[in-house]
Amino acid sequence: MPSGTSETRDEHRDAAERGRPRYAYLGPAGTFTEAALRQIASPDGAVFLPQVDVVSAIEAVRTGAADHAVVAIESSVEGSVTAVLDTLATGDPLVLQGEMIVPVSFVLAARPGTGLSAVRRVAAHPHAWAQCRRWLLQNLPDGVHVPATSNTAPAAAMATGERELGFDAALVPPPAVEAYGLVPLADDVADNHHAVTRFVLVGRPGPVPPRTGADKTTLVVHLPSNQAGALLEMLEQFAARGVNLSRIESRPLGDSLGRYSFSIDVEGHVDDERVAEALMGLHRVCPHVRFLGSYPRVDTPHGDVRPGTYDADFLAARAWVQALRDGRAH
Ligand SMILES: O=C(O)C(=O)C[C@]1(C(=O)O)C=C[C@@H](O)C=C1
Repeated sequence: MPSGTSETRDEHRDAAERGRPRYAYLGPAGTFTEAALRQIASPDGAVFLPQVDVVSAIEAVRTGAADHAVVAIESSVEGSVTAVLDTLATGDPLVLQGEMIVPVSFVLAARPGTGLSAVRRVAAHPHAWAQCRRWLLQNLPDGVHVPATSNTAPAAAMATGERELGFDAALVPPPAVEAYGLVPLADDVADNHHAVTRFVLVGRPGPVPPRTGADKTTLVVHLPSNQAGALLEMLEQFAARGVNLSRIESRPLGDSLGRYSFSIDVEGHVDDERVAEALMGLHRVCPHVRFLGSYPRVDTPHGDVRPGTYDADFLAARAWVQALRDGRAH
């Protein structure tokens, strides 16, 4: 086959990509998600696969179209990305393999020739809009939100020659202004200037990476229905073993009112005895526990390990019970 045909180019591309990890993420190029991805991979050594939404990014790992996904899971202003929590909680099992934090502030940008006074319709990802609500009220009181699928989708649309976009300006990540040939109308747009978004690296289940000493474990837990004290009993599994929770939130199960799934981050690794013991407790008292992985955390742990809950304490206690069983201790 003559070189230069699209089929040959595809073969070359496949060959070049073979062996390089493939990452699905929310695109197009220049999103905060891509900034998170660039903390762990570079386009020189990996294949970046931009997706239209976070669910498609996660599903690409399930179908095998990607090896990993990077998705936003939690904003310091807007809270959790519920589509991500729900997609991870059900369907074929996946695990979290890492986390990244990205500072988030926006530029209000438009096509060259647009002035701030001409702006009424502002395209923005719903999380971006929520993160800039006060700024918009003060600076564009008549502004109307045009929802966007990501923070760079409107920038990419403005970069095309399309005449009628359906919006006048967009909230975009700072690097997207130049990358998409836009002009800034207002810089550093944010209600909270310390806002950050936390992203997670998602992959298919495999051996859990060794503990680093500063790890996090993510779980999905269901409670027995209509049982007084079920929530307390679930929480006691952690408290009794000195396991600190860094996040807990409930998500409706969807099939009827009053049924919830709990999404939980705990400090520690499944190789830590106290975390393993808490997991065993959950397995005994909860009808459903999904392990979403143990992985290095990016911030420092909040809680100190409580005396009596170190690995050595659990191992000594277990050895003592064994000795009782063997008749070697009383
Ligand atoms: O559109 C992007 O740039 C994203 O990475 C998505 C996302 C999110 O889903 O929360 C990430 C960071 C900001 O908080 C706003 C939007």
